[in-house]
Amino acid sequence: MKTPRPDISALAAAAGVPGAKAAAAAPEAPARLLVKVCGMRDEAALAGVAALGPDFLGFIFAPKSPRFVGEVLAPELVRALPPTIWKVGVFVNETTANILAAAQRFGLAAVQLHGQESPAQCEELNEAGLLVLKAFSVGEAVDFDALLPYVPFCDYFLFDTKGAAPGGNGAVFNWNLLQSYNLPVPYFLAGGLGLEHAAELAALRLPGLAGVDLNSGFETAPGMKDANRLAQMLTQLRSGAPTL
Ligand SMILES: O=C(O)c1ccccc1N[C@@H]1O[C@H](COP(=O)(O)O)[C@@H](O)[C@H]1O
Repeated sequence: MKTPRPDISALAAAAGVPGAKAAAAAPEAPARLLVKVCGMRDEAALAGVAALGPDFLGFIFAPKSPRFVGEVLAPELVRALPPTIWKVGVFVNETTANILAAAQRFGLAAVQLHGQESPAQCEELNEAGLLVLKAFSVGEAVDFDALLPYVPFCDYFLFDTKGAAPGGNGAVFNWNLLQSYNLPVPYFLAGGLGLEHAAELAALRLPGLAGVDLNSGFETAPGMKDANRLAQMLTQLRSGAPTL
C-alpha cells in the first residue's frame, strides 16, 4: 500500500531550498538550515524533542545499531507525531518490501538509505511515495560523479563520516570537501555534529547545503537524546542563520 507523501514544497520554501531536485548548486546559503534529529528511541524524550520543532525526526531500523528502534518504540507514538515533522526511517541495506512495511507501520514519510543501496532501489522507494535521502560515507575525498545515477531518484543526499559502523560513528569529516559539490540535489551534513559546531554551522556556506543531522552528539547514551542540548543547538542554528 502506498504511504502518503507530504508536499515537500512548503518545507523547501521555508528553508529557502528551491525544492528537491532543483538548483542545489546555488552557492548562497538557505534561509535557514533544515534540522534532522536522528536516532530517536526513548519514549520519554520523544515528545520533548518533537516540541522543539525539528524539520525531520529519524528512527533507526538497522538491527545492529545501538539506536535500533525495533520494538522499543510503539509505532503509534511515531504515527502520532505532528504532521509538520517528517518522520524518517533509517535503513542499512534493507529490502524494499521490509522498508515499505516499516513505513506503513510507523507512518514514515521519508527514508534514509545508509548502506550500499542502488539507484534502482531509490527509484522504487521514490515511486512508492516516500521522500528519499541517500547517505554517502565521506573519507579523504568524494567522487561526486559516482552519485550521478542517484540524482533523479533522491530528494536529498546526506554526507556522513566514513567509519567502522555504517552510521552514528560520532566523527566529523572535512566539510571543505563539499566546496566543489555541483549536483542538483540538496544535502544534509552529518557526522559527529555537536553543540560546539553551532556557530560554525550557522555561518557555513557550502553549495547545496540544505540541513544538518544531529545524532550521537546530543545523547546521554545511545538513543537517549538530551532535549536541553538540542534546544540550545536549534536556537543557535536558527538565530545564527542569515535571512535572505
Ligand atoms: O546512529 C546510528 O546508530 C546509525 C546506524 C546505522 C545507520 C545510520 C545511523 N545514524 C546516522 O549516522 C549519521 C551520523 O551520526 P553521528 O552524528 O555521527 O552520530 C546520521 O545521519 C545518523 O542518521
